[in-house]
Amino acid sequence: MITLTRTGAAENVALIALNRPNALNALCRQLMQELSETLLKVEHDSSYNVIVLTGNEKAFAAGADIKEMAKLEFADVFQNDFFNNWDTLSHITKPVIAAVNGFALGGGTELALMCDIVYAGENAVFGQPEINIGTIPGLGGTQRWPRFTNKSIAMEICLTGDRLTAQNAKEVGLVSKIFPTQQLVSEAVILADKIAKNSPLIVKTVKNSVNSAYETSLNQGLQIEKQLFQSTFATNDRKEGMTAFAEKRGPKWAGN
Ligand SMILES: CCCCCCC/C=C/C(=O)SCCNC(=O)CCNC(=O)[C@H](O)C(C)(C)COP(=O)(O)OP(=O)(O)OC[C@H]1O[C@@H](n2cnc3c(N)ncnc32)[C@H](O)[C@@H]1OP(=O)(O)O
Repeated sequence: MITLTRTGAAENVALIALNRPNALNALCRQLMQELSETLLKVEHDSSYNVIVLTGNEKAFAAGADIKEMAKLEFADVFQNDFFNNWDTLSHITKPVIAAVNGFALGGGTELALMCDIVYAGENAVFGQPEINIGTIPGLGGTQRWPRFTNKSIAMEICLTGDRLTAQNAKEVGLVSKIFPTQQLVSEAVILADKIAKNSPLIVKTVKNSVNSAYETSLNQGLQIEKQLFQSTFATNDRKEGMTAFAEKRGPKWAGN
């Protein structure tokens, strides 16, 4: 239910595609288990620098599998931890770019919210329709939307289940760029290549620092940024980057 393809100019981009087309990539247990395993494999393989997460042209993911969830009782989801591993994506330290075409509803939107950068195809449709089926977002929607946008918009999205077009999603701050559907994945790979040209060590540090803005006060965040900035001076890649600039040549990253 997941495909992993090595791509990019330097073959260091992992293109991970959700591949359950008959159910519009609905997030069932098996798909999420395979996604989690694939993400961890890429995370621990130093030959990959950046991840692009996509679906197909009709659907990124139409949400958690409603037919699978319909059978569950409270004990299944609470005691048996049915959704164990579903948030692996939010713990990945390499940059993750979502390339979203088609439906990204419920858990599909929440996967996009976990990514670092979201590119959308012109036909992308986002939304949190959980309220329409008697539940609430459970993969971070009620927590991440208010951090991406404002309370009024977050409430409207989660309380109505209304859909957002790619343009709406860009206006509320979820999506950074919109592309024609068929161009989307290659544009995401171009972006991944640009990021992958930098030192993986420093890229990881930037991601860590930006993400801390979502967890801390401004003063705490500035303190974290200062410490991380100082820590780059303990790396060979920082020395190499600055020396290469002064010597008017491209840097050669050692990754330490
Ligand atoms: C601690 C961790 C907790 C994790 C909790 C996660 C919380 C997340 C909750 C959710 O995501 S709830 C689900 C939210 N999503 C939806 O409500 C969307 C449901 N789908 C639709 O409304 C429609 O399918 C569509 C997306 C508008 C597309 O409509 P269209 O008419 O184009 O196609 P369909 O014929 O409806 O679909 C084709 C095929 O796919 C199946 N399918 C679609 N979505 C789902 C789904 N979410 N779950 C299961 N199956 C889905 C659909 O049933 C069709 O299959 P068949 O009937 O043809 O076999």
